[in-house]
Amino acid sequence: MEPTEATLCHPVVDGELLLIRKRRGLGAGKLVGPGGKVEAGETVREAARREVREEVRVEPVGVEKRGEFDFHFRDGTVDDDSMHVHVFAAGGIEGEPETTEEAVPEWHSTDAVPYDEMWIDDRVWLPHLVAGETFRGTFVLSDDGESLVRYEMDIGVTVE
Ligand SMILES: COc1nc(N)nc2c1ncn2[C@H]1C[C@H](O)[C@@H](COP(=O)(O)OP(=O)(O)OP(=O)(O)O)O1
Repeated sequence: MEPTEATLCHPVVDGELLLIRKRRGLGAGKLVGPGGKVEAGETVREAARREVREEVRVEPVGVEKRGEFDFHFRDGTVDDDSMHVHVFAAGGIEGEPETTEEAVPEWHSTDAVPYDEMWIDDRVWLPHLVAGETFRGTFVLSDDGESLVRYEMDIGVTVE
């Protein structure tokens, strides 16, 4: 089965990272980057921008693709829960983030990112996004998503 195509789009503005407290769906309760599944007929870049608009009602600007990840649960084989995630950074936003039924926006300093409230893989790769780097990799998490079973990641790759 093909993995689900999804996006993450992290606005980083003046040393502050715009995160969301997810209120529903995969990762509900966690602090995550805005993002979600790619819909039929849209590009991954369109999907990334749409998800930011839908989740916190702002328009991301200066959107740059930074990489791609495969996220797997269980044993690392492609399964129903696998996602292929296209990761973007945004250098700014237009508008003021608002709470929606999907998410509550939170700004956090890039020097004090609360990784213990996030997906366990974020502490591995998000520092590279903040540093302006590109990456590609695979993360395998335990069934409950709380432990990192293994990962591989290349930094400084060419992204489309
Ligand atoms: C397992 O590791 C993960 N780590 C990180 N950092 N992010 C992840 C991981 N697994 C999934 N994600 C992200 C990728 C997407 O941004 C979302 C998918 O969330 P969801 O399934 O809720 O997507 P939506 O399109 O918003 O869902 P609905 O509109 O159907 O509610 O999670």
